[in-house]
Amino acid sequence: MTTASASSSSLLNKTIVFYGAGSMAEAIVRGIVETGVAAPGNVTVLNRSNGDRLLELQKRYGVVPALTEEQKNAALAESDIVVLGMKPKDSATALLALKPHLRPNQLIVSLIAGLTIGTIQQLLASEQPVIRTMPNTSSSIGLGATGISFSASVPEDGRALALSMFQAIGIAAVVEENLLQTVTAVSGSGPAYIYYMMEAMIRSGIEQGLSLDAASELVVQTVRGAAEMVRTTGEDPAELRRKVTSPNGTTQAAIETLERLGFPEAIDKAMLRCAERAEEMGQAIADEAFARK
Ligand SMILES: NC(=O)C1=CN([C@@H]2O[C@H](COP(=O)(O)OP(=O)(O)OC[C@H]3O[C@@H](n4cnc5c(N)ncnc54)[C@H](O)[C@@H]3O)[C@@H](O)[C@H]2O)C=CC1
Ligand SMILES: O=C(O)[C@@H]1CCC=N1
Repeated sequence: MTTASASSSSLLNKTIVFYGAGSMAEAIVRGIVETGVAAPGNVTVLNRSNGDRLLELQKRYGVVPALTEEQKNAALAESDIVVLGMKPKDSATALLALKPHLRPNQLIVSLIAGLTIGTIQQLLASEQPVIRTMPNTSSSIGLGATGISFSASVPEDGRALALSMFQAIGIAAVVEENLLQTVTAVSGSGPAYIYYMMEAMIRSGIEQGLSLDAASELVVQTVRGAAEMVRTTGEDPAELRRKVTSPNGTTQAAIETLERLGFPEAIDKAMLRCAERAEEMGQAIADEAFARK
């Protein structure tokens, strides 16, 4: 596994279409436009039906909305890179609709949880170069964590382009495709676990008497500080935890309570279930692809 955070300007000359312009697509659009890695005039966004949403994205980032069927089909046929940003349940239909417009050397970048490179190629009936990724929404502020796998048909410069896209908005780890379910469990869905914990901490702070503002500010700064401590000191989280935990003190009392209530097991089970769910979702699309052959 390799990680990096350098950026490259080679995406600047490329045209990119976001096929499905929801929250994950917006996180990436914002990241690549605001870092200047992609030229907004080269980025087209399209949706199944919500034109207002596309106009909003145009206003926010200067990207190009494809509003009519002609504009959508032209963007899909002409763009160097097609980013699949629809929900898994919509992906088989969307890929079958894309198939007649594609040229052999267009790069497909999938953001879709569970959907395998094999199923994408099966639905497109071609060895199209496919970059399967698992990003996260922190990409919108340049702090994304993305797992990436390539089909054998992705050329060297296609790999470099995809890496430059995701490295511009955070870090990117190249992994074997079968590990992308695990990346989903770690970093794709991961922000939600942290938000969930923050919600619980804020709630408890309020129940113990803090105002909403004070509880929120203290929790946000605590999470931010803890992540930065791990990142900047290079110390193991377990070691940093030990430094907070005085013998027989307050932290020990809290951690013992979390352990007694099964916190580590709950995280482990949640992450296993997350990876399993990604697998199930991928299988459902594969079954649909098989049925629609
Ligand atoms: N939201 C997240 O944190 C993450 C999401 N993902 C993946 O990103 C994908 C998108 O997720 P979200 O952005 O959260 O969903 P979303 O619901 O916000 O956006 C999906 C968009 O796709 C559009 N769409 C659906 N079918 C279409 C079609 N046939 N043609 C054109 N557009 C179509 C919808 O109109 C919608 O705007 C999913 O496959 C998800 O697995 C991956 C990592 C993280
Ligand atoms: O919940 C989901 O299915 C998507 C994939 C990873 C994060 N959100």
